[in-house]
Amino acid sequence: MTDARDRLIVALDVETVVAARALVATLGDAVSFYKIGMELAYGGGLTLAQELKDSGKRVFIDLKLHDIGATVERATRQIARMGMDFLTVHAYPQTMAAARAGAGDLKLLAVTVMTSYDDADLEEAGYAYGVADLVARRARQAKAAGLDGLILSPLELSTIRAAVGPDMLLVTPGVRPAGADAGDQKRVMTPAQAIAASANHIVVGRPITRAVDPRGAAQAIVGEIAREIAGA
Ligand SMILES: O=C(O)c1cc(=O)[nH]c(=O)n1[C@@H]1O[C@H](COP(=O)(O)O)[C@@H](O)[C@H]1O
Repeated sequence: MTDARDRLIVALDVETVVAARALVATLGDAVSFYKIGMELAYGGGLTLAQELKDSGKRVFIDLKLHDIGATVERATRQIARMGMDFLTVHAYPQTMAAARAGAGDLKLLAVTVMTSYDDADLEEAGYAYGVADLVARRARQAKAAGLDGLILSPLELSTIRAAVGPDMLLVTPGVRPAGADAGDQKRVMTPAQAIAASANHIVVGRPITRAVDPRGAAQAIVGEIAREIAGA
């Protein structure tokens, strides 16, 4: 089991590589694992991803791939060549099978249902399932497709852990320290609650990156995780 610091993944959701580098410097050894998503990737973030790896950090590439199989397989192979730790793909069976074929040792995480969605959002988007049922269905399909883990909200962790077993990585955004602004997240819990509910990693962005003291905010979350692990 990784230590408390390695359980926190900081979402580097900033516009430029310059801003991201400044944030990484501020966070220093308080953070060991970063996520580079679409905003930063489209601003040169994949170069930074390599820099972060070279400096000993772990890196999660969050591009949420979803396309025809051939394109997903080849795009996944490109990310695998970069030697990154995690990549997200949407939890559609064709997409997951194609990504698996291209991934090699790269760990693949299936995005189940966005943490900014609730049942009404799924209905509006044309789905016949509510959040709990769709996450469960996609979790089963991801496991069958040989994916390494799932992105899901903290609310589904306990049920899905029981369904998929101990080996799948459960990685959860939608995490907010007590009293923090939820923003556009609809399915949230605190860091301690998410860890108690069996998250391998929690993903936190704005509560750290937009904090007056980002390093202090990250240290407080790592401390909360450490206390939860020690008490468990
Ligand atoms: O795939 C993700 O990382 C992701 C999936 C999801 O369902 N919800 C979600 O918020 N995320 C990402 O997790 C991060 C959460 O950021 P904050 O809401 O600022 O903590 C963002 O980078 C999102 O893109």
